Amino acid sequence: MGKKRRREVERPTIPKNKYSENPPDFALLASLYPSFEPFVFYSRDGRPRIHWTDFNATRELTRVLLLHDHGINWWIPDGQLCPTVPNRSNYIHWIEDLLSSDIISQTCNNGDNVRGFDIGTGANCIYPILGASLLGWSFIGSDVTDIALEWAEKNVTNNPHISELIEIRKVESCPTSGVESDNGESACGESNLDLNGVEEQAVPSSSSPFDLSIDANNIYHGPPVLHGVVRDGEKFDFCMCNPPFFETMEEAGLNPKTSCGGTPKEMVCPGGEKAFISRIIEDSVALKQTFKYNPSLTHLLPSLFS
Ligand SMILES: C[S@@+](CC[C@H](N)C(=O)[O-])C[C@H]1O[C@@H](n2cnc3c(N)ncnc32)[C@H](O)[C@@H]1O
Repeated sequence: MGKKRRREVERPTIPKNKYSENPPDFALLASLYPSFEPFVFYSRDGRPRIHWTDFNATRELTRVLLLHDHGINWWIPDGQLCPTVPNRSNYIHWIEDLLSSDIISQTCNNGDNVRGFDIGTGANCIYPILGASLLGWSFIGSDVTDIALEWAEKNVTNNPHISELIEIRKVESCPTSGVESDNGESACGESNLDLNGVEEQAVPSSSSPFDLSIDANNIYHGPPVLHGVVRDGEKFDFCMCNPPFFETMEEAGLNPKTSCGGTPKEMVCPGGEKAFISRIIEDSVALKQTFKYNPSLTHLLPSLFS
């Protein structure tokens, strides 16, 4: 598959997404934003392009797109995971469609204000920013790393027009008020992961209530995900997640065709996304009425239920 074809495949598919029919116009953005201009070059067919392997180029594209299309002031430090705005917008519109469909029962009524929980919001805080900016949704964005929490907070406070809608919440490795799950485990009791993705001492956990086929190596042993992070009585229309995908950084193999950053702390958890999403499912069952809907990004949906 050639380069041109690959980028076409990546084009967002949800019609509400403004980029589905009108992908970002690099020439226009370069003419309007001098900081973006040096990253744009013209291929033989005369099309404006950027080098997707240049982190500075992809970060600057995200910065100017958020500014141009959303009036958002945004930045992330070198190497942090850099989101593509068109694709991340797709996820938000997909949830919008699901919430307004018959698939979701209208049981959790927060009035007009849709409230979401973004697990692992990252330094980029992209989903709360897009959800608040595009649709006026309010969000809790959680994360575990200091750098993510610091920059997510900056990306919120630098945008007073949406800052009231977004709260950034630190996930404590072991909250002092750890609640017990239905199976009697502390919400953090089994956590033995140092945040470099190194499992210090694997302690087998009990199996999932869904009887997911997860062997001992695929059980999530990290910090709390929902249970122990969501507070008593809180209600959300949905929770969402772009999980740490990979079991190791080698597996991540960072696509040589793009450079969107991503540190081990952002990308890796023992058991990979299967283990992480399984924990989200377990926590959601334990928290019962807290969430109306729990969509998560995954490319492993069949294996989750195999
Ligand atoms: C793949 S990144 C996603 C970042 C951002 N949401 C995005 O889509 O670009 C995964 C994030 O999950 C965070 N994370 C890992 N374990 C977590 C946990 N138990 N609770 C909350 N966040 C966690 C990581 O620090 C990282 O920022």
